[in-house]
Amino acid sequence: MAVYTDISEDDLKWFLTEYDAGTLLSYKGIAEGVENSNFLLHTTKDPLILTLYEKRVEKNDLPFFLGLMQHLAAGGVSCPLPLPRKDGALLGTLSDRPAALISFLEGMWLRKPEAKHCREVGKALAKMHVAGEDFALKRPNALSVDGWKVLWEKSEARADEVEKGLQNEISAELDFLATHWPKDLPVGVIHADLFPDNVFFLGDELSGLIDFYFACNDLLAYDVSIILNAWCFEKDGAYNITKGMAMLEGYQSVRPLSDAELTALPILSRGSALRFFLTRLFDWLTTPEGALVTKKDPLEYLRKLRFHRQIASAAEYGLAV
Ligand SMILES: Nc1ncnc2c1ncn2[C@@H]1O[C@H](COP(=O)(O)OP(=O)(O)O)[C@@H](O)[C@H]1O
Ligand SMILES: N[C@@H](CCOP(=O)(O)O)C(=O)O
Repeated sequence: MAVYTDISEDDLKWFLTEYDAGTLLSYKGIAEGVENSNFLLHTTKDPLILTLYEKRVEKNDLPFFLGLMQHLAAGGVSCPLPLPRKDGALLGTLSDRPAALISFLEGMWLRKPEAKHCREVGKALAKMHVAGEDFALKRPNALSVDGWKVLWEKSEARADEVEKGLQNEISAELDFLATHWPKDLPVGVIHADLFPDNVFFLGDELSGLIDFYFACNDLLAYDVSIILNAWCFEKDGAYNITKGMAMLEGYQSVRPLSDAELTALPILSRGSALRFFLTRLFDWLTTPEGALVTKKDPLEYLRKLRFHRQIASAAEYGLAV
C-alpha cells in the first residue's frame, strides 16, 4: 500500500478551500502505487485524486509533470488533468508535502493483459510520443546510465544477499551498457514507467494513461523497450512473442521505428530491465519490514535482463527488421 503520509480531515478541508472543488464528502487512501501517497476524494463536484509527492519526486520537477499532463490532454492523449487552485497554481502543500489535485480517470488496470491490449498500449505510447513533440519544458532522465551507477553504488555491497554472483554480473552489465548505450536515436518526452498498473481500460478499450512522475526527455525507443519489458513477459518469465508483435505493430501504426531504433532495441531493453531491477533492488534492501508498501521483486527484472542478453536482433521480439 502506498500511503506514506497521513492527512487529517481538517487539513484536507482547509487545503480544498484553495480550489473550486466542491465540499468534501469522503476521502480514502489508495492501496496501489509505490512512489507517492494517493487519496480518492469525493466532493459535491467530480471525484478527484489527491497526490502527496514523496521521496523520489523532486519538487522542482513537478511543473514538468503537471504541465506535461495538461499538454498531452490538450493534444488528445487521455490522461488526468491537474486542477488549478483559485490562484492558478497547480501545486499546493498538505501535511508538509507538495500536493496536487488531479482529475479521476475512469477504468481499471488489467491484471492479465492480452495481445490486443498490448497493441493498444503500443498505439497509446506512440500517440504520447507524437503529442509530446512540442512540449516546451525539459527534464533529463535521472534514471539513465549515470543514474543507474549511482543507484548501484548504494546496493552493490549487499547485492549478493539477493542472489549470489550478482555483484559481478551487474557491475559488468553496467560497464557494457555505459560503453554501448546508443546516442544518436530520436529523442522526445517519454513516459518511462508505462506498466500495466499505469494504463486504464474500460472493457477492452484503453481509457487513459496515469502516473507521469518518471516522465522525462530521452530516447523514444527506450520507452518502447520499457513497455516490451513490462507487458510482454508471462508470470513464468517467458517472453510472449505474440504480445511483442502486437505491441510493436500498434506502436508503429502511429510512429514507425527507424532501422537504427529497431537495431538498438535489444540493448535498450537490457537497459530498461536493468533500470527497474536497480530501483527494485534498492527498495528491496532498504524498505523496513512492515512498511505500508508492497515491495516488487528485483529478480523478475534480472531474468528479463538475461533474456535480452541472448537476443541478436529485434526480429526475435516479433518484428521483421
Ligand atoms: N487520475 C487517476 N484516476 C484514477 N485513479 C488514479 C489516478 N491516479 C492514480 N490513481 C490510483 O492510484 C494508484 C496509484 O497511482 P500512481 O500514480 O501509480 O502512484 P505512484 O506514483 O505512487 O506509483 C493507481 O493504481 C490508481 O488506482
Ligand atoms: N513500475 C515500477 C515501479 C513504479 O511503480 P508505479 O506504481 O509508479 O508504477 C516497477 O514495477 O518496478
